[in-house]
Amino acid sequence: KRLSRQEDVPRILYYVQRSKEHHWCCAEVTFYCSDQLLCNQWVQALQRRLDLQGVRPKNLLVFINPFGGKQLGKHIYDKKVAPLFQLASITTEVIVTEHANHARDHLAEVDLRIYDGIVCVGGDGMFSEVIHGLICQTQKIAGIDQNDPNSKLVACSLRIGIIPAGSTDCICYATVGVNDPVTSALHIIVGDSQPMDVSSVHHNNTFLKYSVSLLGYGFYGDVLKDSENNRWMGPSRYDFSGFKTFLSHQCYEGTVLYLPATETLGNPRDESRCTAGCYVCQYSGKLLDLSNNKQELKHVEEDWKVVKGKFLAINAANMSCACSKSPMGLSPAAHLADGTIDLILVRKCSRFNFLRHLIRHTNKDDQFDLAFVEVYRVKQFIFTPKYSEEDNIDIRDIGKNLFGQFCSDHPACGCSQVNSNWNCDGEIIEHAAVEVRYVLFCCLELSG
Ligand SMILES: Nc1ncnc2c1ncn2[C@@H]1O[C@H](COP(=O)(O)OP(=O)(O)OP(=O)(O)O)[C@@H](O)[C@H]1O
Ligand SMILES: CCCCCCCCCCCCC/C=C/[C@@H](O)[C@H](CO)NC(=O)CCCCC
Ligand SMILES: [Ca+2]
Repeated sequence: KRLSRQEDVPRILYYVQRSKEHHWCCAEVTFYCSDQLLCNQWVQALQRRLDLQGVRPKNLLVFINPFGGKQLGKHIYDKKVAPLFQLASITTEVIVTEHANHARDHLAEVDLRIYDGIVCVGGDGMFSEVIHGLICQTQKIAGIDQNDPNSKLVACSLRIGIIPAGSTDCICYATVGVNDPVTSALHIIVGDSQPMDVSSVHHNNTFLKYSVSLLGYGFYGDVLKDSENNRWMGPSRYDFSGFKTFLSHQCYEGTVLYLPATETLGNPRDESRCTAGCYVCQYSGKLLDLSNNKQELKHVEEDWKVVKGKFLAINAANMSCACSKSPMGLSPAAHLADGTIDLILVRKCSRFNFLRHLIRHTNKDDQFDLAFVEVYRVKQFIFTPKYSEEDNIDIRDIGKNLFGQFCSDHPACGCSQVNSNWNCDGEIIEHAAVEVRYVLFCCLELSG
């Protein structure tokens, strides 16, 4: 770099610069050179070096949810992301979604071979749509029956990037460390990647959904159900419904069967955290490859553990589920790609104790260090509600029929179901009885 002279041609080199706490920004340096030939040689040499890297995407399919979060998805993409993609010579096909499941249905059918990756501008629900479209198309082509819980799924070859524009953005937060659109766009441009665990959810041998972040029954299921009626509030719908659900203090009875993850490294109570190049994930990845190539490990009945009771919440975290409300997440030591799920059981307790548990998500105190909370690292679990789904009738009838009085677990609060529903990455699953298992590492994420 030298000082400009009138006749020198300026050339700007853009580069990624780390700024505060996981944030990345785009910085630039201007070069001046009076020798045109030399200048072009430099530009071509740099271009060749970039092309050699191979991991940088050249053509992306972008979905924008204009209604996610604060409804700023389109604005965020146009103002902050598209100019960066243009600078990086990335071509894009942009689809602004017109209805829910638009992205999922498009991805399930479209020829994906021309793209180097998919980008979704939105929240966890949009990411969920994209993985469903990709995984479903991949299994269809491979002739895999997704309804069979024992099917070995085929991994998708395309990577997915998230530009955060949702309400929770926990997948972005847990992978990148922050929900900043510019940081995510830069991770996508340089071709960063991060594998992620995906779990499948079945009900009576019928496939329901895949989950990447949280599967929550009870508290998080009820918060989501209530919040769907208040979408117009934007992200604050979760605060409003969270408060209402906390006051209702409903607990739900049932049986959890789980298969502990004994072969993998790590424990949900570990002090260490999953970060880039995580040793636990690498070790577990190799182990899973081995068990896939060899004969499937057969689990005998004694391997399964049983927990029965009344629960305020049953949470299955594939990853930490860190977000702005809970910077460490629901399960701070969970791993992004270790093939396991952290199963958190919050038993019936007083409102005060449940509040203590919730508040610990927001600070550094241990939310598992409470007598009514249990946490297990599992490969698979099955939840069976006490009352079958056909019986999911008004609690007042059960109260009258079974006990001749109202059930003490369900105070007259207007919310009268004996069963909750599952919150699957922010989407509602109406069934209470589910069978959940780790199924595959998701298509590498661009913004890892
Ligand atoms: N054009 C659209 N109109 C209505 N709904 C849409 C549209 N496009 C996508 N959706 C749906 O909107 C839902 C929510 O989207 P998204 O996840 O982007 O935002 P959010 O729910 O506010 O954020 P988060 O999931 O992080 O809490 C998703 O279930 C998605 O299927
Ligand atoms: C007195 C203070 C108590 C504060 C308690 C805060 C506890 C926050 C834990 C947050 C855990 C988020 C888990 C992520 C779930 C996402 O897959 C899902 C889709 O985006 N979001 C929600 O369901 C939204 C869930 C929102 C819950 C409030
Ligand atoms: Ca995991």
